[in-house]
Formats: sequence, C-alpha cells, structure tokens
Amino acid sequence: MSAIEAEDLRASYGDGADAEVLKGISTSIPRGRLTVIVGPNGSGKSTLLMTLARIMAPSGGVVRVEGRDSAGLRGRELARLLALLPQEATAPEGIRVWELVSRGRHPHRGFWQPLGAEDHRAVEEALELTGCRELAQRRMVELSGGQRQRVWIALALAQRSPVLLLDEPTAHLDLSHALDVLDIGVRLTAAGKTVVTVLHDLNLAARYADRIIVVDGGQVVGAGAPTEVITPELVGEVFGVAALVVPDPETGSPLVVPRAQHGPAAVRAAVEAATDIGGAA
Ligand SMILES: Nc1ncnc2c1ncn2[C@@H]1O[C@H](COP(=O)(O)OP(=O)(O)OP(=O)(O)O)[C@@H](O)[C@H]1O
Repeated sequence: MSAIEAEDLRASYGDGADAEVLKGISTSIPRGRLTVIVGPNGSGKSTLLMTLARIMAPSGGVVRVEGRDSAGLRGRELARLLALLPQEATAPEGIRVWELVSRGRHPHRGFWQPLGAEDHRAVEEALELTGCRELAQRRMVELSGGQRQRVWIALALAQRSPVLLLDEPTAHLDLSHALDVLDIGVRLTAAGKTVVTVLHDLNLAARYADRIIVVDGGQVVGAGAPTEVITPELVGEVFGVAALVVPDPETGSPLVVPRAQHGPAAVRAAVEAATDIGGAA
C-alpha cells in the first residue's frame, strides 16, 4: 500500500490561471521506501511537499496519508503521521539544539505539558542518528550551516512519524555529510519508515532512490526506478542539459555526465570563436 497518494493535486499562490503552481499532480509514494523528488528550480517541488503536509492548502485534489484523507485530519493527527523539514526553517532566537529538537514532540503532548521519558528518548535518539549529540547544548546561532541542517533533520526525526518529508536536506552539506544524511534516510526506510526527499544532485538521487518522481512545470513528467527514469532524453528535456547517462561502475545506478559541449573548454572555444568574428568585422 502507498504511504501517500495524491490525486489531481493543485496549488496556487494567488488567483488566476497563471498563479497555479501544481497543475494536477497524481502520484503515489510507496511505504517503507526512499522516494526522491527531482526537478528544475521553480518546478513546484517545495510546493508539492508543503501541500502533501498541508502546510499549504491545496486548491484542488485529494491527498491520502496512510490511507486517510488529509483534509479530514486535525493538524496534530496529521503531524503524528507525517513530519516535514521545510527548505528554509528559522530557529527561534537564542534557542539551544536540545530544546529545538524537543519541539518535534509537540504533536505527542499538550503544548505546555512537560516532556516525558518517551519524549526524552525520542530526542536523544534523533540527536544520535544525526550525529548531533555533541551539539545538544550549543545555541543554533553558533553552528555552521551544515550542523544546523543536521539539527533540523533531528527535529523532524524526533516527531517519530511514519512518513518523513525532507526538502533539500543536503543543502549546505559537504559530500561526506550529504552521504551521511542520505544513509540516515536508508536506515529509516530499513526500519519501516517512508522517506520522501527533494534533491538537486541527480547522481545522488539515482544512487539512493527506490523511486524517483520528476516534477516539471507543476506536473509529474516521470516516475519510477532510477534506471527507468534517469535517461539522456529526460535530462535534456527537463533540465535542458545534454548529458550522457552511464551505469555507475560499482552500483549500476545511472550516472549523469554532462556532455563536453558544457564546461571550460567549450566555453573558451566559444569565446575565442566570438572574438575571431569580432576581429574580422
Ligand atoms: N510564496 C510564494 N508566492 C508566490 N509564488 C511563489 C511562492 N513560493 C513559490 N512560488 C512560485 O511557485 C513556483 C514553484 O516554487 P517551488 O518553490 O515550489 O519550486 P521548487 O521546485 O521547490 O524550486 P527550487 O528548486 O528553486 O527550490 C515558482 O514559480 C515560484 O516562483
């Protein structure tokens, strides 16, 4: 069964046909798998996640989370099923890491209710999984961009919802930490959770995804296993980049290699050709 199903999902940031950003998305997110959403800047990926999480109300269509129509769920009920790490989260001024991560426990208790033993365990586990234990007493403002990002992931994990939506969780992370975050995603799916993440790096997407969903112009233009979806045609049509797609020699997952017509040699040749033309004129 699917963890999430969207049917003809629509969303707008204003009135009028031009304002529609999601233009009838129908897709399913398999339970217990890692699904990666890719697509060009501005294609609607964040809007899709926010609409699935009901941070943003859809203008049409249906979202079912764990079989339940999300429109009929109260905020706290939905938060117990699904956690969203938005692209740009802002921490309250002066807050320390432990306290911020503990806020992930709000859906499980009254706002003013003190944390119980289970809440403490969930926070500690989330800090451990994200390698943030040693940061627990630091203030968010003192951390590097990458450290902060891991704390935000810990906050989403502390919610202990079966479905986790992560909007570009590897932004600001160096390669090693990006791989760590995606490895956490795999570990979570091995434990039965459903993870959906937006990524820009097609090679990491292809390596980690059980399923890739490609969004372009507010519509799903491809979905399936990485080897089915990541093709030179798709990379050309959706991202406007001429590329070779070759199998990773170790894992077999598709590797996207931009063609030699992009890159310094090609740019220098073009500049030289333009200068020659200029000189001849
Ligand atoms: N608050 C807003 N008000 C008006 N338009 C918005 C708002 N947020 C996003 N948009 C527009 O909606 C479209 C989709 O934006 P969205 O952030 O969902 O794209 P994205 O695929 O996540 O982009 P990126 O890869 O750059 O993060 C874009 O055209 C964007 O300009």
